Amino acid sequence: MEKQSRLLCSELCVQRRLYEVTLNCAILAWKDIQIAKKHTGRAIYGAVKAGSSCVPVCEIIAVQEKDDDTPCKNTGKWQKVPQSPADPCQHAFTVFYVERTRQHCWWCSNVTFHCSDHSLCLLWVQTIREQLALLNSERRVNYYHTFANRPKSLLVYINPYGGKQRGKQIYDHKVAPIFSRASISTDVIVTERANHARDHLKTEADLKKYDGVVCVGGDGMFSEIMHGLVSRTQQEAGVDENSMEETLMPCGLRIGIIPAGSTDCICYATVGSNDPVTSALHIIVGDSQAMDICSVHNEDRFLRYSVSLLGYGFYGDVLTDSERKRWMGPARYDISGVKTFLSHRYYEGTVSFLPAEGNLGSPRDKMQCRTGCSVCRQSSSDKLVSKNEDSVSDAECQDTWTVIRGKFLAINAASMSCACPRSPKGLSPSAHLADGTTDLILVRKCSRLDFLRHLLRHTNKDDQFDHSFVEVYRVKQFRFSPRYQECDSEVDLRESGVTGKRFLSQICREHRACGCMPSQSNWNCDGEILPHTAIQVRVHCQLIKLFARGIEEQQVFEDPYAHCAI
Ligand SMILES: CCCCCCCCCCCCC/C=C/[C@@H](O)[C@H](CO)NC(=O)CCCCCCCCCCCCCCC
Ligand SMILES: Nc1ncnc2c1ncn2[C@@H]1O[C@H](COP(=O)(O)OP(=O)(O)OP(=O)(O)O)[C@@H](O)[C@H]1O
Ligand SMILES: [Ca+2]
Repeated sequence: MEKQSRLLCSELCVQRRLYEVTLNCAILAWKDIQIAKKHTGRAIYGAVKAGSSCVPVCEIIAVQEKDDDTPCKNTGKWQKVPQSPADPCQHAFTVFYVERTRQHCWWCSNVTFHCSDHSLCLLWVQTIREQLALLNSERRVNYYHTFANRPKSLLVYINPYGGKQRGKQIYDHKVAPIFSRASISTDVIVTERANHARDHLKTEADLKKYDGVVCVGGDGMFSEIMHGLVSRTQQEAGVDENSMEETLMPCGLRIGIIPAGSTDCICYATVGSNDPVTSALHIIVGDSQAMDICSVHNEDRFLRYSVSLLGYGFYGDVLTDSERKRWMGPARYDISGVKTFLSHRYYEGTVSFLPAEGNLGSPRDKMQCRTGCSVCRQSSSDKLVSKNEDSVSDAECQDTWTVIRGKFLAINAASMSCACPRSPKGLSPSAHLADGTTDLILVRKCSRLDFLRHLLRHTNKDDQFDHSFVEVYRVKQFRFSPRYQECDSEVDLRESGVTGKRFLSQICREHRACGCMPSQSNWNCDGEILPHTAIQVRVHCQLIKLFARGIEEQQVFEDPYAHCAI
């Protein structure tokens, strides 16, 4: 006789093959899993037995009672548990929960429980709802990361033109249904022009009504929303964004990204995939992932914030050339990439930077920033400490600045790995999301063949820094000034939005002396072009938070929830 065990109402049994499980007066065969209620707290999890899985309450999306008259349709899946004499299907409830699939993707799975006793069925539904409500009432930290509250109301901005121009469809068909199932209320704004979202966030939006902001679009759209939120927060905190020395105020609201762009590298590096449903589920379960932000100034004038890539030279020229090809969608980058590669331009200038001290790891330590990253956690505790001590402002200890002059094919500052479909490991595979530093990659002038080798290594396992012409440093601040200072004609040309061919021919006309080799590239700041080339950059540690948890380790646990020490 199989060992039987009485199930308390707060225990739940779930079968992996999702066939209907019949609750026969709440007694289930022991060999199915038990999700034992641990005396340590709210999460309900248990040991995994072969052929079944368990679901922690923090990954249950919703529970819905099935109205009684729905026939217990034979779902074509075989019934494993023998039918009890009374019709076992009179009452039923369905549990919707997160199911992990390939490469960090999640999808919303569900299982229906049938029960002959109506009151028991109601008790289950009520108990599960109580457990879900408890998730928001207490601050819970598990082994990996601090859970935060589940959002109940969200402000959603949709960019209808980003990526393949499918933002609206993606949201309506894939995301909205899950949000409503999780009873999240949303205010949706479809943007009518560039910077519509940023301006609305900066001025009109009543942020007290919402638990978070959702960006449906690509990196550029995220950048808009991040600018709106950060500027609004500084404005309300009375912090002047133009002064580089001031410490910025962290933003309270979390940002969720529903990927609908061309590169989507921010979503890719914080969730591990660019799948809209996966991102929606991370928003619903209330994940929270801190992120560094770089502020970019030009002579005490604030220019922009950056979270992923600040690229001069190659990536700047790729972006400049691709701007005129927006109609091509994501492919524009590859076309411009080949064209820029073939023109093989280098730029002269001076880079100076303040190296990151302490045990913040190094860009070549092969360590990858994952969920619960120890380096990022260390930085957040250091941040608290330095806030208390009167930290010597970095600019004062001038002596530790390093200065490098030279001819560069590319100068890239990666504040995160910049992993994306084009480059699965990213520009700097060991960069951290929330360590308060950015990885400064200097690619000096070299042959086309060498540069091609360097680029190719972004797409395979080889170390793209292992070249004589490549140097990489982990820094907290850096500056760049081009050798040939831009004269005001260049500046006002740039500011009047003249870029590309016309810009260069204009310059060449005025500077007979120079060859037709342009002396200036543009800075690519998260996919937007900066109006100046001489810039000062400073990293602000963990200034914003995303509805994400970083990239989860892929290991297969014997017991997936043994580590959640609540
Ligand atoms: C031969 C294959 C070489 C493959 C090289 C792969 C390196 C790709 C590295 C991608 C780095 C993406 C950084 C993301 C920055 C985002 O914040 C930003 C906004 O979305 N995206 C871009 O600026 C958009 C930047 C997109 C840059 C695309 C560069 C494409 C390079 C193609 C070069 C081909 C050369 C081969 C010639 C025979
Ligand atoms: N309604 C709109 N009309 C025109 N442009 C818009 C609108 N809404 C947003 N934008 C702008 O479109 C730009 C690109 O949007 P988005 O980043 O979503 O797509 P993408 O550039 O193709 O993706 P990625 O940035 O990942 O490469 C953003 O900089 C954003 O400011
Ligand atoms: Ca970083």
